[in-house]
This record gives sequence, structure tokens and C-alpha cells, in this order.
Amino acid sequence: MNTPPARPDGDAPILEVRHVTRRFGRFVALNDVSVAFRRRRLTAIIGPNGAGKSTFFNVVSGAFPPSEGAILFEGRDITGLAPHGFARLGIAKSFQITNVFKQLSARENVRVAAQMRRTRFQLWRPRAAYPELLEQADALLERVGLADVRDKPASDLAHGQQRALEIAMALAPDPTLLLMDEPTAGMSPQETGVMMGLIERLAEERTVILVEHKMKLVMGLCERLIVLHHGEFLAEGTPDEIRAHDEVRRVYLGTA
Ligand SMILES: Nc1ncnc2c1ncn2[C@@H]1O[C@H](COP(=O)(O)OP(=O)(O)OP(=O)(O)O)[C@@H](O)[C@H]1O
Repeated sequence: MNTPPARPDGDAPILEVRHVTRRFGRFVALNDVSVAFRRRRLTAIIGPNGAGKSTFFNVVSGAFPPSEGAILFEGRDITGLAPHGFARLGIAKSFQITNVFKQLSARENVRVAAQMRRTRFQLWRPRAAYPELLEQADALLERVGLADVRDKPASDLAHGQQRALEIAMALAPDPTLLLMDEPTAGMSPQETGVMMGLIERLAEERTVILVEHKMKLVMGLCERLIVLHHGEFLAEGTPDEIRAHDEVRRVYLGTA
């Protein structure tokens, strides 16, 4: 069992995971994990295969509830809330490009995502909101570096661009907290560099938590890292602290 980290500066965490356990049948994928995330920080959850990273991502993004324990967002207990409830509170997840409508242009994809956040009343009069929605879509595409390809069908975009498009869609509701699952998976080194630059910029304006298998990748990017191993909390710290952590080196790098 680990206890949530102390808060010497009194900065209330935006997200708290308290003693969370997640079972699949008799298998324990997450075991009594407690961590707290501070605002406007970029934190990575890392760990070797089967560490429980995806399970953690799913639990904190509301895809499924923990078997035990609690999730608190801005001090409010949101354990067991439906996924759309998480979204309404300002928690967005970016996890796959299957959300992208391949036949629509990049711009239309983001416009639809921006429109989805509106109330049902506003959805009934899309025409009136259309120019404003397109303006928002253009600003988001600019933000993720896709302004030049905004009129191309999503199917014509490179893998890295499709992933960036999916992030623009996740950003449409202007979330407070952005959760990303392996944002550079399947990318070329060049695409990875572009994506890392984008993540760094996004983290300047909101809280970003990313789940990542490749430890080296996040070392130069994140201020804090949380290490899971066999579904348990193993360590938390700055990149330097994690690099020097004997147990992490042993289980993760195999070099201690
Ligand atoms: N729906 C499920 N049913 C049964 N077991 C599951 C389920 N989801 C995950 N697991 C098991 O839980 C453990 C943790 O899986 P998880 O996908 O969370 O790890 P991970 O750290 O994301 O791994 P990887 O880096 O390989 O994706 C694994 O042993 C996995 O087989």
C-alpha cells in the first residue's frame, strides 16, 4: 500500500486516485494504488508490459470504475460516474484514432467534435452556430499543427497527423485535464518529435497525464513520473529521481 504524496506547498491536486484496486475476475490488474496529480503539470505513468498502465488510464478516464477505492476530481468524488459525466466535468481522453471519421476533412472532424459539446438545444440549430464552430475548429487545428491540411480527408493524413487530429477533437470541449494513452504509438521518429513538442505546449495551459511504455521518451518531457509494476505503485519522482531509483532500474530497466 502506498499513501498519497504530501503537499508541502498546499497546492490542491486536480486529480486524486485513492487506494484504487481493479480486478478482472480474480486477476488484480491494479492493487491499492494512490497518487495525486497537481494542476498544469505534465505527468507520465510508466511501467513495463502488464504494469497496469492501460487499466489505470481506463479507471481515471471513467471507461470503467475501480473495484475498490476512489477517484476525486477537483476534490469531488467521481467514482462510478458514467464516461460522459467525466467528459462533462472537463476530463478528456485521447487514446486512439478510431474516433476520427476517415471520410470527413480534418476541419469537419473537429467541427463535429466541437458541436458535440453543445447542449441538445444548440445541436438543433447547427446552421446558426456553424461559422463559430468552424472558427473554433480552425483554431484547434492551428494549435496541433494541422492548419495546412485542414481540408484534406482524414484518411489522407499520415498516422502522426491523424493522432494530432484526434487530440484536436479531444481539446474541442476545452478540457481541464487531458489524459493521453501512448500518444506516440506507431509513429516515426520524426512524427514522435512533433507530437512531443505538441504535448509540451498543451501542458503549458492544462493538466496532462500520459500513459507511456517508452520510459526514455518521457524522461525529457515530463516533470513527474509515476512508475507502476505488476499493478502496484512502485515509485514517483522527477526524471532524475526515477533514473536513480534502484527498484525502478531493477524492474524496468533491468540494469541495477
Ligand atoms: N479486460 C481485462 N480482462 C482481464 N485481464 C485484463 C484486462 N485488462 C487488462 N488485463 C490484465 O491486466 C494486466 C495489466 O494490463 P494493462 O493493459 O493495464 O497493462 P499495461 O501496463 O498497459 O501493459 P502494456 O504496456 O503491455 O499495454 C495484464 O496482465 C492484463 O492481461
